[in-house]
Amino acid sequence: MSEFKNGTKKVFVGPFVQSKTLKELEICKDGIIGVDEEGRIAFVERSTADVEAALKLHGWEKVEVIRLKENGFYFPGFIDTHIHASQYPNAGIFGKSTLLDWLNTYTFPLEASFSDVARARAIYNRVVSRTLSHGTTTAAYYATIHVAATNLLADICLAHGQRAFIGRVCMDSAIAPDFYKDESAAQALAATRESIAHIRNIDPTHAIVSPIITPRFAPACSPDCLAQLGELHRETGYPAQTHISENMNEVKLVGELFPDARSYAHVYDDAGLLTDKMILAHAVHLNDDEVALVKARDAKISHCPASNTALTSGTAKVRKYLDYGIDVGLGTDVSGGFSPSVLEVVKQAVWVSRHVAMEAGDAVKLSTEEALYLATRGGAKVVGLAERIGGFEVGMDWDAQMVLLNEVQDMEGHGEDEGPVDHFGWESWEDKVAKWVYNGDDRNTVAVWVKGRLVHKTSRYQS
Ligand SMILES: Nc1nc2[nH]cnc2c(=O)[nH]1
Ligand SMILES: [Zn+2]
Repeated sequence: MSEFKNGTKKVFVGPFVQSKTLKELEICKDGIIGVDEEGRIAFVERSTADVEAALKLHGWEKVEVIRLKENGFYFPGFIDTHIHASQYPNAGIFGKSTLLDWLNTYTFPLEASFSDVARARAIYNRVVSRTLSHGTTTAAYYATIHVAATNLLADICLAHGQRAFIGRVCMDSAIAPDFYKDESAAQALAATRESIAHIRNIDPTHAIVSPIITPRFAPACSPDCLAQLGELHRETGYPAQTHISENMNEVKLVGELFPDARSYAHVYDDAGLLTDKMILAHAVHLNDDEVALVKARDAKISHCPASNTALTSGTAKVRKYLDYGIDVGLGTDVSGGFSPSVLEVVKQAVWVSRHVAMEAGDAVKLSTEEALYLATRGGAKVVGLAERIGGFEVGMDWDAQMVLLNEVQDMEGHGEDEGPVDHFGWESWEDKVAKWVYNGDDRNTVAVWVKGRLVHKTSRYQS
């Protein structure tokens, strides 16, 4: 199976909402969006509910028409720029740990168990269907060190139709536990190349799944391993992902392990890994010198507020990064983060920014609009797909979710099949979106498409 074909043209009729800029949402009450056989947006009409007229205008016949019949809107699919698929069974399990003991207590033992491919299959099937149900149309996944299980994750994403970056995790240093580590830098490289070859084989154009080079983080990798992965990054042009400056003990450890490096960010730069195709997760404790370097290299940041709070890592200075012009997206960081939902992370990003604002002043607060931008257009920049996903523009792929709110008709009670957002009918469109963000969940995401293919639906979806 390689290039993914959709068959028929589709027309999506109804309101849509998307980010126009960091600060501004577009709310279109009468939308008609035409999606071609390849799953690409062919036209966007903003001021007519007349489907026949729109079809005629574009010379389209024999199309599938999908209408939003209830109260709701289409929204771009979410982009999770940092998630550990292998850690999903631990979502919500973190106790009072902080990063380094959390890794040893909860994370490495779970990841080590992915030598069992049957277990990996069950978990990966579940995490992909679960994230799709929350509207995640693109995910940058960390798998484990196991090539067979990593390749299986790629197969599963392709089969479910979730756009994904698949990272075989590299960790060969002395701090990696004996029961879960690469034998050497050479072995980490060979295993990474094996996964790349598999993903190239199942999806040669990377229409849906792509490899991503994944040194776990500097302390888990030898300098040789980092340098060789940097060379592979240069040679193949494939993106890379890692963690940076999440926790103060980790930063201290990096200073001890890499005494010649000017900073944590310089460790990656020295290895040729700090490029415009590198996704840096967390970036909580970067100093000014490092922020300037990240900007100079145009490296990307995945902001993971739920995880940063759960593991008491700190509060990332997102406003500063945005003011610097650094591209920022959101990451669930399951299972440092407890939820596989990017909508939850949108809320968490707003919440954490308010805690930062209590010290630093109102200017650092993120608005709802800004957090939704980070979840879509910002994420698209972070994964290098800004031209393809994150919004509803002609030429982009139709990666979208249908969001429904409940129309309250009977004040006495509520139906079992309804989602958690009650819409009374007098709310403005801005209020509707805010109610979805702060009260909504996966029950409101009734259908999800990737590249025009319907990849998830609930019983409330009727086209
Ligand atoms: N949050 C988080 N940080 C890390 N740093 C190195 N590995 C990990 C991981 O699995 N999760
Ligand atoms: Zn992580």
